[in-house]
Formats: sequence, structure tokens, C-alpha cells
Amino acid sequence: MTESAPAPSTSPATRHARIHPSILSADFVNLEAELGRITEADSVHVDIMDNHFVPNLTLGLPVVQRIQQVSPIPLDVHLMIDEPDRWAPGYAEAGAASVTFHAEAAAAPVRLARELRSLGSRAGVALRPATPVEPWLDLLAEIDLLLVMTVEPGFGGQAFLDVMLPKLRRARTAIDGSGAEVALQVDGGVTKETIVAAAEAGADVFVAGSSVYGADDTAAAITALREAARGRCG
Ligand SMILES: O=C(CO)[C@H](O)[C@H](O)COP(=O)(O)O
Repeated sequence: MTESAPAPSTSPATRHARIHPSILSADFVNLEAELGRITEADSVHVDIMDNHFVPNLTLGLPVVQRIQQVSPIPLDVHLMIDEPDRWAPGYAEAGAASVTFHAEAAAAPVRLARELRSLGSRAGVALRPATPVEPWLDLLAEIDLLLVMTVEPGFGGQAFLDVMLPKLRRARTAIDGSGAEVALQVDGGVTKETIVAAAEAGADVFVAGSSVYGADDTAAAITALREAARGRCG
């Protein structure tokens, strides 16, 4: 089993950009080799789509269990599925470092987050662009990761929605005020240009699909993202 990455710091002085390439943009026929292209990353972001919650279908638990066995870096699982209360614990049992479910889909999010933590994963909550962050700010102590989607979930290669920046700023202010150790993740349209505004708005974990896997030199792409965000997070 791959070791979990250390929990992100909430101190602005020590917070640093964490880059999570999304294998949604990888070659699904050669996943092990594709994982080997991103060993400089902090985690690999694994998008699970069920063709119900979003209009796309990707991987399921058996594939994630196998990825967990061969991945040189921790797994950051993002569940874009209905009924996460039923399915998410399986991904934690598989050894994922973090399991993020959608706020819009969970029936009992606090109970689910507690279950994921009890199974050894960090618990994340994801918000579609139109989902307000405010109801979740009282629950920060119950989660380890808040994912603000910067595209409509479902597909890679979309443009970053900069109208999400105020939501990120409000989330950052609340996280810093809460004292809770909660990573603030953005996903969708992250490039070495858009990462600057996202980092300045308070994000500290960046999911990047096309901008990493679309590059010939994935290591250089990861480094360029990290450098672009350096010193700006929070
Ligand atoms: O969750 C996702 C889509 O729902 C993907 O992780 C995201 O879109 C990454 O792809 P890109 O960086 O190309 O936008």
C-alpha cells in the first residue's frame, strides 16, 4: 500500500502548492506507464464518473485497487457519482490517501466523512460551480479537503471558471479562521496561467489534467505549475 502524503499545512507561512495530475487526461490503455510519468507529483487525482452524476463514465473500484498496488504516489480519489454514501468507503478501504465525494450527492455527509476517516483516508467534499460553499463552512472540522470545482464536472480540457475565485477566497478565509487542517483544492482548467489567480485566492492543492498529460515533458509541466503558484498560496 502506498503511504499517505503528509497533511497540508494551514499556516500561510508554510503552505505550499501541491500538484495532483488527473489521470482523466492519461492514456487509459497504459495507466501504469502513465503513472510513471508523474512521479514528481504530490498525488495522482483519480476521477470516478458513473454516467449518472455526470454524463461520462471512467473507472471503478477494481481498477482503483490495481492502481493503488502499482502507483508510486498517493491516490486522491474524486467521486463524481450518485450514492457516495454507499460506494465511497470501498475506495478508502482500497488505500486511497483521500476520498472526495460531491456535496450534491451525499445523503449524510458528516457520517460519510467520519467513516472515511475511520478507514484511514482523508475525507473531502467537492462543490459544483453553482453549489454555495457557505453551508459547508460550519463543517470544516469534519473534513480534510474542500474541492471547489472550476469547471462543470465531467470532462477534462475545459476552461477555468474565474467566477469561482470569490468562492475560493471565502473558503480560504473560513479555513484560516477555523484552525482546521483543511486543504483547499481546485479542479478544472488549471494551467500555469490560471494557477496564479487560484493560488492568490487561497487554493493550495491543484488538479491538472490536460496541462500535465498534454505536455511532452510531464515533469517540467508539474514543476512549472508548482513554480507558478509558489509563494502565492494563501
Ligand atoms: O474532474 C475533472 C473533470 O470533471 C478533471 O479532474 C478536470 O477536468 C481536470 O482536467 P483539466 O485539467 O483538463 O481541466
